[in-house]
Amino acid sequence: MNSLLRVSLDTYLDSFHLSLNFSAAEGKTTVLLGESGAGKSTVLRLLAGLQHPQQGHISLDSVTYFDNEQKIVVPPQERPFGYVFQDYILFPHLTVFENVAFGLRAQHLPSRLIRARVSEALDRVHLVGYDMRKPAQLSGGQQQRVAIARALALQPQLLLLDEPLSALDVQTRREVRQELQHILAELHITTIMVTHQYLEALLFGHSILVLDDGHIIQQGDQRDLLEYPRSSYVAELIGVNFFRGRIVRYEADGTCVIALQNSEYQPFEIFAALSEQGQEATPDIGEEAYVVVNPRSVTLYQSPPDASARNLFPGTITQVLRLRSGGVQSRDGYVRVSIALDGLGSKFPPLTAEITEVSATRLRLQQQRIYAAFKATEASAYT
Ligand SMILES: Nc1ncnc2c1ncn2[C@@H]1O[C@H](COP(=O)(O)OP(=O)(O)OP(=O)(O)O)[C@@H](O)[C@H]1O
Repeated sequence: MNSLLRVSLDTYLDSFHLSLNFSAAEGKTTVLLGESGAGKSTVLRLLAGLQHPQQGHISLDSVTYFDNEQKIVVPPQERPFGYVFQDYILFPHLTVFENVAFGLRAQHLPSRLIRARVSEALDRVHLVGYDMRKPAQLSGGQQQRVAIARALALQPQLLLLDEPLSALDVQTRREVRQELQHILAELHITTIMVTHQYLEALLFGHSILVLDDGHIIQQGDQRDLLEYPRSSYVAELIGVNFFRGRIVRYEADGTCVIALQNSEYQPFEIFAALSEQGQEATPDIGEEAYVVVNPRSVTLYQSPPDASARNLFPGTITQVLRLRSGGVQSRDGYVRVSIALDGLGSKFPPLTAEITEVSATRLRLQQQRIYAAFKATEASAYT
């Protein structure tokens, strides 16, 4: 069965322009990742049929639900899509059973069938035996699972999850994240999940679409995102330094030299090693290229070092932050230093270095002039 979701949307909401195409694989989770206002919820609303695009096409499993040229507009209640809203509000006065049965009652199904469907849905979200509880007697994670069961009871072919973890506190979020991963893995239902948390995108997304200002700026799997960010937005989420420029030459040892665009005075050149990114051929001179540098690969000096590092940039420290654990990697004992590099305009984010407390103490960091260096071999370039 070819159960591919195909989506093409082009529409204006006042001055906001949403324009994108994507397809989502059967039984997998496709994540829409983007910051607030990127257009993520709008995409879900357009898929669900709560709004219609000016132009576009939405089909699943060879059935078309929207196509402006063919004048097909299937109303929301006739789309086999389950929508779990951001705040998944449950009816507080109704039991879990009645909350899950709500959409089925609206379809006037016989009560025997309703009971069977509700039991099955509660089973799929591991909430057997909770039928008679009221939402107030459930944890945040359990309430969220009831909301998913409510969508599943309608036997959807597509599940739309809008920030499913956002209503939970940080501690609960961690536990529920795992639970939801298990549930989705067992469901094998084509799912579109919206989030602004990159960690969730990495955990849930078989495929991740990065949305910015109504457009997809990157599409790929976890590895693509982590190793080859293509926007400063993704690079910032991952916590790496990011440069975009054009290849201007290759050195005799193969080092790739990339000149940044729009720097205040040209040339601002970065020396980098071409990553192995499955490139069939060495990229041509003039091609657009991206460079990432891990903040821990950046070394700081109070005066120009004797050794001639090819990437050596003077700048001014703009921020010093002592890191604590709790992130993706252990950061205890590290200090994050932001440096505005000379010659790069204010449009460029500062270079970030992560150095040990010991080095920070030795350098007596404050708002001061500093030299930042990183090896060409620590700068990964890709096109
Ligand atoms: N009905 C509408 N009319 C006009 N503008 C709209 C409408 N709906 C959304 N927008 C605009 O579209 C843009 C995208 O909104 P959307 O809610 O889809 O973003 P989002 O990525 O889901 O953000 P969030 O994470 O904050 O929910 C915003 O600039 C918003 O103001």
